[in-house]
Amino acid sequence: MNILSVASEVYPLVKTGGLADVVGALPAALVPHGIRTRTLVPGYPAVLHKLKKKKKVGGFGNLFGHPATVLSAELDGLDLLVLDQPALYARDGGPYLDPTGRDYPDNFRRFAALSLAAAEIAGDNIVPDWKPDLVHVHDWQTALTPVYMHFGSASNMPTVLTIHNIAFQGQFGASVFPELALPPEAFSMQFIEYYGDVGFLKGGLQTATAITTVSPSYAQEILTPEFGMGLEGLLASRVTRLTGIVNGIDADGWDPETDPHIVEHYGPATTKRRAANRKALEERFGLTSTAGPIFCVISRLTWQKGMDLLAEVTDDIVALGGKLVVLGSGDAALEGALLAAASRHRGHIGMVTGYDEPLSHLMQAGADAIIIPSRFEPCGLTQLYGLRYGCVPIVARTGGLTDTIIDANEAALSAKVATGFQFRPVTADGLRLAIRRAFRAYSEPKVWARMQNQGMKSDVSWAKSAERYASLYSGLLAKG
Ligand SMILES: Nc1ncnc2c1ncn2[C@@H]1O[C@H](COP(=O)(O)OP(=O)(O)O[C@H]2O[C@H](CO)[C@@H](O)[C@H](O)[C@H]2O)[C@@H](O)[C@H]1O
Repeated sequence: MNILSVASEVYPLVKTGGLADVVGALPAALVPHGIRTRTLVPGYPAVLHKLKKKKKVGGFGNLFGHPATVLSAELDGLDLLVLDQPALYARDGGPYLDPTGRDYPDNFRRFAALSLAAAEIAGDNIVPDWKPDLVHVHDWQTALTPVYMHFGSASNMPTVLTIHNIAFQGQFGASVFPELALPPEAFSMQFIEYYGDVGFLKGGLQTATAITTVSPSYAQEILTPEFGMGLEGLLASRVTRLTGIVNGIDADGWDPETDPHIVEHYGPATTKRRAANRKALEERFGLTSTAGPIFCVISRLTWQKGMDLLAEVTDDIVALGGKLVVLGSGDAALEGALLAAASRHRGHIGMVTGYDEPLSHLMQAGADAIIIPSRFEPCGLTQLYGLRYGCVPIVARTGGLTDTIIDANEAALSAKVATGFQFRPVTADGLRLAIRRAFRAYSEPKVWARMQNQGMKSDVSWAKSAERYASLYSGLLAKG
């Protein structure tokens, strides 16, 4: 089976968040099921720069007013197609934001072009000698693909749309519609019209053959007004098409026995060796070498991620004898609050602002626990990395965090299956209580070691979830 996967980011080429990890890791996990994936991404400068050997395989004379080339390349086992269109993607800044942190004003065009290119590749002979059996798209940036396919020549090919975060919907003013190269009837409730605006994700959810999201709990939650962000009604009408498949992780890239970014390797039977990573972490963040637990946070600094709640409990962590290391960037006010905590508690709280992949590995290997106080979390990956690295997760009970962490309640502790701490309500007090529970468990080395060990033994690989995607794909193809 051949799949065309379409996304606005893919690890290791370009990553702003968990979407890239998933798009980068799933193809390899599908290979044992006889599924070959080609992944189409935009030709941002970083992508073109990192791909040394690339071959022109096709092109468009005029895609939204500009010529575009389709390149093919391979990297770390990924079979890539790159939409090289300098007018839209050759920019300073990130995939979505200019260097000053503002959305590019033509993002609607940039991602409509990606979606239209995908639809054309699916339907026409843009890439010679290759045609997918199914198209799998991710998030709003590629959600117009099934809409273009519906009105184009690949209207019978099945499509899957995965929601990684329903908060980002790609909503634009109606004035962009004439520029989207869609027939007038597409601007209707059945397609992309959304409260008088154009909704990219909305259009995709209406037209994709199947909809997935990245955990079973989030699949339930987005059917409610609290989490559906206005799309709960539409999703309810398509509920038979909706499934939740929890993310896995790239178990080779995240393996404490081989990780090149950590100071000392270890496994479930040798967690004592984590001590060397702890020491390196203390040095890196300028922490004093005291005995209590080290908590870490690796996150976008946003309201979604509950970073304001974290800022409220920093003094408590230090008062209880713990330390905290934070890696992240995002909201300036949250960044300021956490930096202020670090300067209040020099030697006990350390913060690195920005994005640093290698440091994130060392943090998982050296800290004792990772705090994830998200208000909503479709799946979450950092708790899965935490499990694999013996960095015990303390998580809000929401979305994929609910599905992947077993709370250390009395029953789970006595059955020896606990892997972390969950809390609800998602408030500063809720988080405070969970942190106190973690301190108590940490003070009993046997209990803590068992939780670490149990986490490290959990299957967080892609194996099971890839099987679920494979059977979803097969089911769609069998239906014809
Ligand atoms: N400053 C920093 N430096 C280095 N690395 C950093 C970093 N900040 C974050 N990261 C890394 O970025 C990734 C973030 O993953 P999350 O699962 O938290 O996803 P995110 O909210 O971006 O994505 C959405 O998509 C994913 C994938 O489906 C869902 O798991 C999630 O719930 C949903 O919100 C992790 O690999 C993390 O280690």
